[in-house]
Amino acid sequence: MVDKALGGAGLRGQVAGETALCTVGKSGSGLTYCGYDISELADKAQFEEVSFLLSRGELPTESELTEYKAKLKSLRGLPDALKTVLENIPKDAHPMDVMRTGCSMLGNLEMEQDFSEANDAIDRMVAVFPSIICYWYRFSHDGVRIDTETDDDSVGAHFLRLLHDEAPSALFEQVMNVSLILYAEHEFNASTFTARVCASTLSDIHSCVTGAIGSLRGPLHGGANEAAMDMIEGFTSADQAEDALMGMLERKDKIMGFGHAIYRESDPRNVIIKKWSEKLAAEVGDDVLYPVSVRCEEVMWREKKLFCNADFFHASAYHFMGIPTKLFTPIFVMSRVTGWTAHVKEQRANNRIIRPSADYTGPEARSYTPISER
Ligand SMILES: CC(=O)SCCNC(=O)CCNC(=O)[C@H](O)C(C)(C)COP(=O)(O)OP(=O)(O)OC[C@H]1O[C@@H](n2cnc3c(N)ncnc32)[C@H](O)[C@@H]1OP(=O)(O)O
Ligand SMILES: O=C([O-])CC(=O)C(=O)O
Repeated sequence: MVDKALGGAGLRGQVAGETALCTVGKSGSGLTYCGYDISELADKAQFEEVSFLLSRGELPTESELTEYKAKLKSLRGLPDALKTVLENIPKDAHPMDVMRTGCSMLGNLEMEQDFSEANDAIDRMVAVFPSIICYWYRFSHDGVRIDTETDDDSVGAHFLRLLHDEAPSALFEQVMNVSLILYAEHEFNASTFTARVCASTLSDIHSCVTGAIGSLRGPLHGGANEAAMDMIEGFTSADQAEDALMGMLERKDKIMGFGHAIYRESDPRNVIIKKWSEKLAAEVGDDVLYPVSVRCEEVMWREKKLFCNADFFHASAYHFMGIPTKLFTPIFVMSRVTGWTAHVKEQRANNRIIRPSADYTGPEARSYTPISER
């Protein structure tokens, strides 16, 4: 029997391995990457520093960062065969499926030859994922073949320029930077665990990331930022949002962007992205979506003691930056690829194939009935 008292269902509360990369909810709400507190990273760091930290184990020096960013810039181009694949994916495809296919195709074209060179494959994915999603999006929606080899200084600016065909404002670039930092790593969440299980078979890094993208796609995980947007977009005012939410709670609907498997008091990423969402609302002159979001947060806490997770205020923040809702979760991929791949390397460094057991609940042993007698 799965022991629910021990948190057995969904493996909740069970330690499934070790990591030196991240702590989640150690004091009910905290989050650290390699020992650094998320608030400090979001306040002071560039996403590229965090990406370097996760792949190399330490923050870069100034010259290391310059070199690393130059390397990422040089890796933004798409091979022709990958462009052809992207051009053949329909406009109404789910962008997470585009990411999954794009990553998988990259693995065909640039197969990881040797585990000791994993960082080259990782840097390539960090650099090229914005190119993959934007190339497909702009080709299928606007009919243009964009040049993805831009000179932008950051991953966030690269993404926004490809999407909007112009350099982002300093504020938008800053919010993208913070967002990418917040989403980069989160211990043994479902998609990272997927990547580690795949890595434990000694599979290649593109297979690990392709599987992880599939896990992140679901609305109980990364897909919640899009689902939250769909919900708040339907509300016309804070009061109407409250009425609608009360009805949803009465019907026992799941409210996307709330709750967490590990945090019990709050998600430390929420207070950070909420602040930026508020700034963006002022910048774009919003007087509906942000107040609606705040009211949802108040109602959910008052009624259910459920708090916003990282996804909830990301929805309004991304919307204010003119990002189409269906591209929200691919941004999560552009960031989390750094965490996934750090875990792949960690798994490989101390590997045993991950293979738990199951309690059998099926029929007793019985003999085979020939098909003519069934
Ligand atoms: C970046 C991320 O991936 S963050 C997570 C993004 N996902 C979402 O926002 C989806 C909405 N949230 C959820 O579905 C859940 O809170 C999860 C999947 C994140 C965590 O699931 P669990 O660990 O099973 O949640 P937990 O054990 O805390 O649930 C306790 C109770 O609160 C309820 N609950 C939890 N979250 C919600 C919610 N968002 N809306 C309504 N009820 C909820 C559960 O149904 C459960 O009720 P029950 O005891 O009557 O069954
Ligand atoms: O940790 C989790 O279960 C989900 C989450 O917040 C994340 O992956 O960022």
